Amino acid sequence: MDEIDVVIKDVSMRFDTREGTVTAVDGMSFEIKRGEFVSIIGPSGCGKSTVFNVMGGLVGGYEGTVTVGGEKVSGPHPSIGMVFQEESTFPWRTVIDNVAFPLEVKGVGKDERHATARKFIDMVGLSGFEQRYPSELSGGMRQRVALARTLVFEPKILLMDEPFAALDEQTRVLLGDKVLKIQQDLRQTTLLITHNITEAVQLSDRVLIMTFRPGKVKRIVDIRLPRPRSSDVVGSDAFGRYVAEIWNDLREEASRGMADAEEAARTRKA
Ligand SMILES: Nc1ncnc2c1ncn2[C@@H]1O[C@H](COP(=O)(O)OP(=O)(O)OP(=O)(O)O)[C@@H](O)[C@H]1O
Repeated sequence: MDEIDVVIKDVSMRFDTREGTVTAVDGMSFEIKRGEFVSIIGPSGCGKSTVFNVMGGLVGGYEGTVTVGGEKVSGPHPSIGMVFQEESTFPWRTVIDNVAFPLEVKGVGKDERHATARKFIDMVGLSGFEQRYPSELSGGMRQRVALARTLVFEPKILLMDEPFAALDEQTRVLLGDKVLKIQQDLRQTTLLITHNITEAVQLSDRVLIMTFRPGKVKRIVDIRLPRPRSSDVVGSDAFGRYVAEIWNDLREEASRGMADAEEAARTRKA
């Protein structure tokens, strides 16, 4: 798994706002190896979603380069699948027709696309719910439908922007088991954006900690917990040590973020 799959080199992104130019991301460089699971963690507003959007080819106007399998990303890339924070299921379609949608667009016949969709529905633990509509499911189940719909494409690289942010902690940890199993079965190169240290340590091979604005790489921590992993690992001493180590770095950045927000509120009031 030492082959490099994704290279982010000197990426900077600035936005012009009424208050002036905001440097959201400043000279970020990192690499993701083939089959590796990397999480990016950082305080609110540090530029995580900006990195996600740049990598997914959803925004232009940045400096630096993003390459996937040696190819420069300059728009949505066929090797990249994305799962978003906001719910993105189609409410008028059943689970199976949500998951099969990308295959339908490709012109795959109904029997074949339903058979493939069933495989991924099973993988995310939703067998038996194929004929339900999203409104009949919990938030966590709907996010799993969105994940299955991205996986059905069989993207080589999976980008996820806080897909489980709205869920309670227990559900999130248990869903982590599904993600770990999927990662083990498909060996996709995966990047997860998250606020949550537990989630980052539970799932990742490496955790990249970002600084508060402008977003840079503060540190990358190797998570040397054995694989295959399950949520059992969350109770181990080694897990606790990683969480404490990452929190130590993150606390500094989160405090800067908080001070910045308070200062902005004061300025607005004055
Ligand atoms: N389209 C935009 N126009 C202007 N400023 C933007 C835009 N997108 C992001 N920003 C600014 O860039 C900075 C980084 O934003 P970004 O959404 O990437 O952070 P984040 O770490 O994902 O935040 P959160 O964790 O709260 O989602 C913020 O200061 C934000 O206000």
